[in-house]
Amino acid sequence: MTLLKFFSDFVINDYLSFIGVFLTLYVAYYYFKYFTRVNPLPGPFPLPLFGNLFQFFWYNDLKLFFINCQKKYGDIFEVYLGIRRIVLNRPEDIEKLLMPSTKSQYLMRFPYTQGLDELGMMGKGILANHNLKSWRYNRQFFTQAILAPKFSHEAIDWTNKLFNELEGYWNKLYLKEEIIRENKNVLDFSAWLNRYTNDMIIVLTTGERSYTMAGYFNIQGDEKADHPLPIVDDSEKFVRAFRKHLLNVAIFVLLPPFIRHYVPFVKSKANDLIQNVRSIYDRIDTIVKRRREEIKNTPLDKPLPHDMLTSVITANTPRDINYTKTVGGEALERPLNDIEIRHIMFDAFIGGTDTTANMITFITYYIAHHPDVKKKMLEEIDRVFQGDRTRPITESDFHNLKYCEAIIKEVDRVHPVANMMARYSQEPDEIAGYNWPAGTMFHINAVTIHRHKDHWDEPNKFNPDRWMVKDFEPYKYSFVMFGGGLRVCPGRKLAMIELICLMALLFRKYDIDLVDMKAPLKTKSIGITTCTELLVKVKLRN
Ligand code: HEM
Repeated sequence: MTLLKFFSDFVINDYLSFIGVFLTLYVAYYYFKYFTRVNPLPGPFPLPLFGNLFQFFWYNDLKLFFINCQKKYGDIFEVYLGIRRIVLNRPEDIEKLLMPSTKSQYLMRFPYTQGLDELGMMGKGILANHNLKSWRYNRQFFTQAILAPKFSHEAIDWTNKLFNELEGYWNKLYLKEEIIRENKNVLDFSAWLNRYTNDMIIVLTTGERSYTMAGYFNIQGDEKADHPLPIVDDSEKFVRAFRKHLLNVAIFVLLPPFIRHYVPFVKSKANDLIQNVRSIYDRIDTIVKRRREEIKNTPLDKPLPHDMLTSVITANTPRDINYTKTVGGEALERPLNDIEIRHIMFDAFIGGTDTTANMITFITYYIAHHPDVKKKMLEEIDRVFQGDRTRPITESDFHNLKYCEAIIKEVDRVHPVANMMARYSQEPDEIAGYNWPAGTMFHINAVTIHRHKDHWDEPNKFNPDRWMVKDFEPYKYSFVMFGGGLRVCPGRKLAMIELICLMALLFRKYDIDLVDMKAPLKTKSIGITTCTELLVKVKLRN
């Protein structure tokens, strides 16, 4: 009442003075906190409320922003994006963060983040889960499903089937003689491979087909794919919703809630993204329900499919052949519920699409720029397949393609797809020679770590042969393609299967040349680096 009376006597000038005093106090408080912070490190100077957002927007790319900060400020610096972030660029400094121990205090990737909660992601699934009990539980089932040998067989099987489908589209669009003669055999490799990995991860995780390659084919020319249009459109809608989520989720991590809730343009965008993610959840929920029904209607003595969804639904039920009694000493007697399953599926889609699609795109770019590497790779592929360019690839081929594996590692070393990883400390600790309180946010800058001069000979040289030297093993923390510790990527085996098999299937049969050899690789990066376009020309190999 008294407060109301106080404001009711205000005229416009009083309001302005009030706002002025409030802002001055806020700015004074902000800089008091800034100048009295623990371990002041070099880094770009932050602004109240926005932190270093303006410097970040200047580059509009996290990888470039961090590379430039490292050049300017050295191997350890700080940035303010949402919160204070300590960025580590020396392999030795990340050792404790990635130590594989259940006692590690670096099991959290993020603290509670209001933005991710608004998206319904906090405390759920695997990737962004800060609730360690629930993360362990989910991860256990995820790993069990994805590392099962039958799952790997399925992965190789589907790589072959979906590659045949991809070839069918390419044959019609780009490989006809007259098209090649007229130089029209040009395609966006990154867009096609993104659709491929998307269809792959969906069928492997849900056991249901998605038709995003068909959707892309349908918009390339007049001819339509054989699959019914409504199913294709449905897949398209789903993949577009996912893309939208991935491209914009940073708004919920890097922007302070105030900006998201009150700045008009940002607010409507944030609301739209929340609706978008809910539509994805609805879609996954429908798939989960359908599968539950199918499993219920399958007699106990009949085998079930080997996709991840079936595994996580049946885990800890009488249908589970690997019944797990404990995880970390805690009894596990209940099966996963629908929300847990939804987020496990969601994380598999997030983890398994863009990473693999971009990796194969970067590989293609690097191979095109290194004819000596291409020659050796083709020699290996031809040796393994004995010149047969059509038979399906097998698990034993996969194990014999060692030079292809070396190329993958070297491409990731010089151009990591996961350019940045995060860890949030739960206890005070010494890192990089400083004592930090609990609740410090660390970032591992894979881009600079992978080229650190103390650990790599000729770090800027693209040289897959370094991986072929007998007994070569890099210093553990100087190569973090899949991260490390207990939060290491659980999809790494699947990723290598997909990448090696795809390289073999693509390059044993096709010449894939860049349209513009002088153009740099077009990328954009936040936590992962994505290729925005890679135009290539395809034709059958001679
Ligand atoms: C080339 C392909 C891939 C790369 C480079 C990659 C890289 C990574 C990296 C660097 C991390 C963070 C690890 C850490 O913080 O220590 C990660 C986590 C994760 N990845 Fe992958 N990944 C790939 C493919 C996949 C695939 C195919 C899947 C699943 C289908 C997957 C699922 C996940 C999940 C669920 C996590 C979170 C793990 C956790 O928080 O416990 N990834 N990945």
